[in-house]
Amino acid sequence: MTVIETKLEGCFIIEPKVFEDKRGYFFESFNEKEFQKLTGTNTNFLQDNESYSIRGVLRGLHYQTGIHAQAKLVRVIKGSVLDVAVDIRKNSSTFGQYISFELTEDNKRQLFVPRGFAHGFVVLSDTAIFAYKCDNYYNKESEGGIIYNDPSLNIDWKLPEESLLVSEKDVILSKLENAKL
Ligand SMILES: Cc1cn([C@H]2C[C@H](O)[C@@H](COP(=O)(O)OP(=O)(O)O[C@H]3O[C@@H](C)C(=O)[C@@H](O)[C@H]3O)O2)c(=O)[nH]c1=O
Repeated sequence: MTVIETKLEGCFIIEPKVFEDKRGYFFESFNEKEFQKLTGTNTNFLQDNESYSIRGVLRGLHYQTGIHAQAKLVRVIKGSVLDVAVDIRKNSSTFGQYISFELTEDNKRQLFVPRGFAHGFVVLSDTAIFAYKCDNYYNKESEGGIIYNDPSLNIDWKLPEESLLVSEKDVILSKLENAKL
């Protein structure tokens, strides 16, 4: 596996080593020892999640607060998404900046999003299966979020606004300036 640093400290792109042969392919989607050695993190993943969405579905931008904060290791099993992480660490020199990467079933790239970030994605393919590991359990009471079209973030979601499908919960999220970790 290869680890590529991003412009936001603590966020990494991970490229697994894929073995292809006439049967198909094989890759290690997670190897704790390698992951910890190459990223220099001590992340202990506790929960795995999977979601299925159709084109234009935008989930995010989400985080959990306080002791329930989560780091996530995200990837796409089927289809393609634009994945976004926003630095909401108040003491960070890159506070309010975001990164976005296309994660697809073909490139098999993963994004590691540390605690202190809001995370979201939009589906670019007809359908997508999205999978991720979290280092803390889901806690409904600690859910926080930032509205996907916050003008101060000005995220380019790559799809026309009118084609986006956003949940009732996400469409009423507030702005970055109200984010509380
Ligand atoms: C995230 C989550 C949701 N749920 C439940 C709550 C709800 O009834 C249903 C759907 O939840 P949501 O609408 O919040 O699902 P979704 O919008 O897919 O939420 C996810 O979005 C992406 C961008 C993330 O970064 C994730 O951490 C998570 O927040 O699933 C769990 O039981 N466990 C979980 O870990």
